[in-house]
Amino acid sequence: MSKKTQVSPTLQSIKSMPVDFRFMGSPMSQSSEKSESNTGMIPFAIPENGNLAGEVVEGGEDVNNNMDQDNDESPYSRFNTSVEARPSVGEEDLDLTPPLRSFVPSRTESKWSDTNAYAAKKKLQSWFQLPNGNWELGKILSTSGTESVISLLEGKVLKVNSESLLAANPDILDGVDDLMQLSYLNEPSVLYNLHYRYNRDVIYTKAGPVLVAINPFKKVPLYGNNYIEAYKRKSTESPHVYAITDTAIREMIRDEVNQSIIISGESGAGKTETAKIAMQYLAALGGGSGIEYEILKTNPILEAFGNAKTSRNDNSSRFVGFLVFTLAYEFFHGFSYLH
Ligand SMILES: Nc1ncnc2c1ncn2[C@@H]1O[C@H](COP(=O)(O)OP(=O)(O)OP(=O)(O)O)[C@@H](O)[C@H]1O
Repeated sequence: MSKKTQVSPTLQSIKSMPVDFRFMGSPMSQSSEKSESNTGMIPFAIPENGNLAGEVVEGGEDVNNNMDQDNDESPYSRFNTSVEARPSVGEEDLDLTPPLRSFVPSRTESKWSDTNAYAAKKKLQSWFQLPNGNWELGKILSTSGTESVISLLEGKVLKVNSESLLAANPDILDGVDDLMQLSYLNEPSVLYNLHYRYNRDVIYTKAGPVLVAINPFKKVPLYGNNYIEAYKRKSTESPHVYAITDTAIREMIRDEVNQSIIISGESGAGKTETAKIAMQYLAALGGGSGIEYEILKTNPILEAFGNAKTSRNDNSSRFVGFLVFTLAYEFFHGFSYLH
């Protein structure tokens, strides 16, 4: 638990973000759309203040109302019960009202409940979703029947439906490179892991073959010749756009099959920047003799004519980029930019 205190264990649920959720203080703060996730690379937008959740939501006036509305759609919201601040955890102090709502688990939920029963038995840490949609880490103090008593970090003790708890991963898995390494792959665990890494300027995380990128909205020391060299020599395995690009190029050469990198995300998430980072790596792979960098330098011209300031992104691409790179064996012959 000590390690977990380095990062706030309160996480904002993606599912329960209100329709008009906005990241406070970010260039995207005027409006919002829900993130789309696809295969390939998925950039996430993060507020400048670094909050994946929690206080971001609390800043909004109608956030709680919206949360409540959205929570109705959340698969977890129906499990929530009352929250009370309690100084002691004795059984006699526990208020057993209001009654918990009954819940008939679906097939998928039954699978989770098996995990929850195990977590309860072992008194492991569990995630609990508060009525406002935030996730909080708690320790299961006792379980009887379908009810569990959990203690949250700030001393709150809650009596909740055991089915509402999602198992948390052991501290040793904090910040793993690949989300697939998590023992419990649930929404709060994924958010926690991404947040943990993001707090350390590690904005890339793998989710199996997919790379998740969190927009840092600041310079992060992850790019440049030293990094490019390290990925070329394969002396690092940290998830990175360079690694994805390197794999694409090598598999294209090995299998003689065209490769595509799909970069998906909401406006302002960092798709254009990610594409440029990939192009930078491709140019370096080509030997960096000159023409590749000349082509890269055309980007500002394209952006000058094709980009515009929007409520979500000061430099929003107003055209669809479709980059075709033509390579012959290990030599980079050039690329065309269709839009
Ligand atoms: N890897 C990064 N490092 C630092 N800043 C970044 C990074 N990625 C994105 N940003 C910041 O986020 C801003 C928005 O990114 P970008 O224009 O790439 O978003 P987008 O997803 O292409 O948006 P749109 O769909 O509106 O064109 C950039 O102008 C930059 O300030």
